[in-house]
Amino acid sequence: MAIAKIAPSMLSSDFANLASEAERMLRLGADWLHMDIMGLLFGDAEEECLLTWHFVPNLTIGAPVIQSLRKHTKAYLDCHLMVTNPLDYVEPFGKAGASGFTFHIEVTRDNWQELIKSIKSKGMRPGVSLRPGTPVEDVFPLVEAENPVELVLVMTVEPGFGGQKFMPEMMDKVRTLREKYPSLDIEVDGGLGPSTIDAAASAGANCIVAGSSIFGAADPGEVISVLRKSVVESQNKN
Ligand SMILES: O=C(CO)[C@H](O)[C@H](O)COP(=O)(O)O
Repeated sequence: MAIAKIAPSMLSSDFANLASEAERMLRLGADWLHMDIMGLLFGDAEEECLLTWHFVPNLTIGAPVIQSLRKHTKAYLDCHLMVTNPLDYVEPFGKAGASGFTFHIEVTRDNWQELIKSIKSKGMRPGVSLRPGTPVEDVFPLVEAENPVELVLVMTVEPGFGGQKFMPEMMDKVRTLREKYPSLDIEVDGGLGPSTIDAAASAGANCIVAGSSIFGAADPGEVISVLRKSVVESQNKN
């Protein structure tokens, strides 16, 4: 069975106090720390993303920040790279101390095999993510490969910003993945919190990324525990 992992999205933390925010989340029960690595610009259309050499309309953090944070924590740093050229970042993120390296299928159609190999060679766990408009079938070959990804991240908002509305229609992708791959780590990201977790957990997600619902709560530890309880209870039912 895939183990429940609750991963606060550090995108919603106070970046000026990243180390203490990380320590606070771990103390409150977080399993992983989710790090959103965003390149520049945008484009709904994949062609536009490639032409402009950017992936989402925001800029966040890079390998130097991961390296700094690594000096303060031994935690699993679950890095989600929203960039158009992930291969360029494998070496720097490996050196910086990233634990997981999740790239996007939309920009790696031609080189995912090389990418997975390279991620593993740097001691990181490879994952693949898909935007809401990308069919789930696109990631099957990466899970079934001889050298496979170990996590699939189903985006439940259009990547780029925290605080957006959860897209319940993405749960069909999660259900399909869970039926096909019983022990795969299936992660969901975007709009997760106490009011949406049951949908994700019952569909079969076991890794839960949540930013604003945790950092914006009066009692973030209680939110972490509600998220975990929902995943564990759903798993026990099945
Ligand atoms: O990847 C992301 C945005 O691209 C964030 O991790 C995600 O949106 C989490 O934030 P929130 O829980 O506030 O929706």
